[in-house]
Amino acid sequence: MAIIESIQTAVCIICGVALVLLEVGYLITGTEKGGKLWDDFTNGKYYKPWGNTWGSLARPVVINPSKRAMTELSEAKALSQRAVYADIFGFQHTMNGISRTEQENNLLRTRLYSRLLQVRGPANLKVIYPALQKQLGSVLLQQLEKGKLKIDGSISIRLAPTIRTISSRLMAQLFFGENAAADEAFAESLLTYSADMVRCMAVFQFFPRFLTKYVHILITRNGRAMHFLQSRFKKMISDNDGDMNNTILHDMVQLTHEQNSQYWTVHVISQSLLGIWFAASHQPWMNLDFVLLELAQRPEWQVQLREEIGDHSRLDYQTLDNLPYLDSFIKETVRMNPLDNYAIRRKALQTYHFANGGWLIKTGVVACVSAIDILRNKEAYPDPDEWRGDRFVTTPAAVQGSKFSDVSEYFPTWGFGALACPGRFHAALVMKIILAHIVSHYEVTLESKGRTKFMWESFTLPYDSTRVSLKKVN
Ligand code: HEM
Repeated sequence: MAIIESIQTAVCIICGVALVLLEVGYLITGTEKGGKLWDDFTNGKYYKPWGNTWGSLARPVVINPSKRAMTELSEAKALSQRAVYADIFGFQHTMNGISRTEQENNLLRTRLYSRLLQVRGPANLKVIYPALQKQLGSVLLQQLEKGKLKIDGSISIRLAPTIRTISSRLMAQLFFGENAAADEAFAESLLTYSADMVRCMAVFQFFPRFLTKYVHILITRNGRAMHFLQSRFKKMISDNDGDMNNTILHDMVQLTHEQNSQYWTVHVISQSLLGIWFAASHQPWMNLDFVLLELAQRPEWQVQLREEIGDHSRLDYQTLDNLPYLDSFIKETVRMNPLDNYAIRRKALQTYHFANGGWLIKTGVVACVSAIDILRNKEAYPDPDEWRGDRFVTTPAAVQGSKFSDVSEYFPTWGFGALACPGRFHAALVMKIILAHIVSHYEVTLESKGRTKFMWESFTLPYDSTRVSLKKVN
């Protein structure tokens, strides 16, 4: 035992020193000049010495994805969704002291999130849409100014950072309103906070729990972005002025007042906002990155989508949301490129036996379904390994006519049952509005040769260094 502890301590010290060196390397070289190790670090690819059997991400139990089992997996009280994410992201550090007792209030939160995002969301999206279009035009131009102008007049950009920034700005507008989203320091902290969370997720895995507090301090510069955001959120919650009408923050304040529960203090509201912000900020841009990569390699689809969109200046919210080929293109790309090989991850808070003598999930073990198996199911998806952009419009199968934002047993991207992602309408809008704008105004070409994404754990993530060029459509 003592030997194992000494080895772990030694490895921790080595990793700690490595992190410090990497941090120094960052300051000296900047992100683009470092060596291979540095490239992997900045692209989010980390060494994971303890494999799948050590730490919080122990190998999960994969259950058979019938509709009934998926509902049970999603909703059984003994199986916790938040415990999974608390482990992966180290919530007690990254959510500024969120505690175990928070779990008792899960139902309160889930109900509120559902009303906030699924019930009120779509109506707000319709109202904010014109301002979002305007903001998108100017943020995209700002980003293109940072690209490299080429001889043929096209502009070369690094896809992931560009899409991450644009998507974050639009999402910030939906959350906090136009003025806040345009505030550089605030916008930068929103980006940094999400990046910090992802780094912590990766690095926490090769440190024992008692050291994660210090690792968090090191990686996040003592939670600088998190603390900055929380104090801004608190001020915005108290001010809650007219500029924020129809935003998530505005509705959150209103709904928590209506619930009239002692639970919703300003601190808890701001902490919840951090959580929703993180949920909202990383997946849309990563999925959109894959969609644009697919688009960049399919000029014929660029023409088809441009034709479907028609006059972009007249594109309203309703029309955008109901373009069948654009929706199908996104959904098919997400089907073929799931960010996570697993879905509906739940951690057993106590030993749980599925109904009808099904799986036994011991306390502390994670159960889930295989997203890959579901998304490549031959019945729902004939020729499942083939990418077909029009699959959801034309292929006769159970999924024909289904939309990207639909929750279904054939599409676990949003989860399933009562806990399925309540923010999917916001995600779909942000992805569609950016895709429609880019394809209407630019021809997109993939410049980088070789890998554009990498696997880490069960996750597939985009490389930061992949470049595409955008050339104005005649
Ligand atoms: C493509 C983008 C997105 C994907 C793929 C996605 C997917 C998911 C998934 C799989 C879950 C967990 C479901 C479960 O475990 O059963 C989830 C939860 C959640 N998502 Fe999303 N999400 C996306 C974007 C968003 C956005 C934009 C928002 C907010 C505007 C959001 C808000 C949330 C919240 C609040 C939860 C937790 C719900 C709860 O705790 O009850 N998500 N999302």
